[in-house]
Amino acid sequence: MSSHFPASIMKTNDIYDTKRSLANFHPTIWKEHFLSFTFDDALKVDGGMKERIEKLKEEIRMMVIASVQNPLVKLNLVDSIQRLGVSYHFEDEIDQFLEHMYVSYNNSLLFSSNDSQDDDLHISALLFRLLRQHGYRISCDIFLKFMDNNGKFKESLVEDERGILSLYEASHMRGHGEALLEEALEFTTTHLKAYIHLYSNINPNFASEVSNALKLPIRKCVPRVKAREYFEIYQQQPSHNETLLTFSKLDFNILQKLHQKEIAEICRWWKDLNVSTNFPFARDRIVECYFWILSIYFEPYFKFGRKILTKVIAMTSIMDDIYDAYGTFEELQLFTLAIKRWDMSMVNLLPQYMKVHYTTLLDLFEEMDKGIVNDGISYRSCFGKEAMKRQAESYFKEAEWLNKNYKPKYGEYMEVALASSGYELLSTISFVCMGDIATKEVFEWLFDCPQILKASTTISRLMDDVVSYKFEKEREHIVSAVECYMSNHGRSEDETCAELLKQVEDAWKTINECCLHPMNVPMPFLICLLNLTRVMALLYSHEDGYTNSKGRTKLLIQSLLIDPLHL
Ligand SMILES: CC(C)=CCC/C(C)=C/CC/C(C)=C/COP(=O)(O)OP(=O)(O)O
Repeated sequence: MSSHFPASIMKTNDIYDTKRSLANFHPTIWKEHFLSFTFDDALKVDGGMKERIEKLKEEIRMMVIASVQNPLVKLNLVDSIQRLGVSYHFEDEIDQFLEHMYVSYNNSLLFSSNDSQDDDLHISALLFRLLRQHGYRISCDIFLKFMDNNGKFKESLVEDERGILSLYEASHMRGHGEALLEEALEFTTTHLKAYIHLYSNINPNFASEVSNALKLPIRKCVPRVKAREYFEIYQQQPSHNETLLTFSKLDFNILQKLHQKEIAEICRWWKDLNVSTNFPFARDRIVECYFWILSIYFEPYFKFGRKILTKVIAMTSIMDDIYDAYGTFEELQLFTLAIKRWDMSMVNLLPQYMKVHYTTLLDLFEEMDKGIVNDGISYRSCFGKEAMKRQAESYFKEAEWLNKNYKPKYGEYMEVALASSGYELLSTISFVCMGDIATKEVFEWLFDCPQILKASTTISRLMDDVVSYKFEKEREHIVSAVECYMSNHGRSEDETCAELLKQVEDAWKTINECCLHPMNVPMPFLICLLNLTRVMALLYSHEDGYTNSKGRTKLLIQSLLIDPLHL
């Protein structure tokens, strides 16, 4: 848990003559960029363009459903479709194909002993990864044929660079206790690092593919970001499919325009909120918030969800800055009470800056209710509000600790810090906006804190605390997982960070296991939780890329929301 306030925090007197902390967060880097976005007419989707896209799409669909003598060859096509970010157009076709592959594999119909593909590490690893990604419980014993009698991968595999890379990606699908996949991860990581040096001159395209994979494997990376990265790689591959490449580029650019329009609308709302005047102490990060939410769902049909969720995360970000530093303890008591009551008349109890926040928050939930009311389902809205109340309560608990100068034990800290991570709230609101597949049972399941949610919140909290601690240990800040763990277990900072990051790795295994059949809720909800986790892995791997968004985060945003792909 971090407040990003330096030791030299400025103390200021406001109208209540109260000492408050003001942060030195950098201002927004986007200013009015998205407000004044001019849409490039050259990218306009006219009737002719629509027809062309439909034709390309149909061609790809036919490729996916065409019967071929050896279905294993189709795996590469399906993988590319997914990695280029267009699989949402062919979901049924891909599902059917993979189900067929799973049944055939289990009936030993895919690999025969005299078939050269039996020894093809790339094909085996790809089959394994694609099936697990779709929830099939394919055993990791598929890789036994590539191991020697000592349980090690055969050294001769090192010559098969593509196979090694595929095995590396497959190993990230591992669950608890899958020693073979742990071994695969170690073996492939070592060799991939060596390939980067080996190939940087003779095959720079492959070297950069490897380097991207080592930074973030497919399983842990936000699909949209991976897609943007993969375009560069895929188009350089001599074997690439031109129809698929063109279709995917057009689709990317069309979605980018849609996203630009959405963000322009959200930025107008943010501008009206007048953050720099009403909340000068808070992070001004609306574009980063949209990027966060775009990573959860990017498809056109989640437009409403993106709008609401972006506003929710932005309001929560201001709330975090109020609870972490700016609000006095007495104000926080009132604010928490007001949120728990959820009643506009409570606004009179609050100081001016909280009044603005509170009314905007209640208005926002009304906007959400209006958007879902057509579905005639009110329970979703109740779960949404309940999640926001819990968020405020957990923030308040932390403020209480700070107020009493109380240092919780690691377990006690984590119980509250998992809730304050905001991921229970974000997952609830994202489900609220997913339409009527979000039944009451789905929310009951979510509110029962299922394993996958616990794993996702653990990853968020620990990644946040580990990176924030490294950068802020010299500064005044409230208690964090790192401090609690160090003092409870008598460990050094390095040992603690290593232990906490091991807990992060274990949580990923839990997520992988929870995404296998039989599932407690339909796959789209699990994907949503998976994507929420992926944003953390992306933004918080080396620093807090949300708060300090001038570096890599800016480039990521630019690549998804500003630069179109060249056709
Ligand atoms: C990183 C995280 C837990 C995100 C959850 C999603 C969420 C609600 C994001 C809004 C912005 C926010 C509070 C970021 C964390 O800041 P911080 O590092 O100051 O949060 P803290 O005070 O809870 O540690």
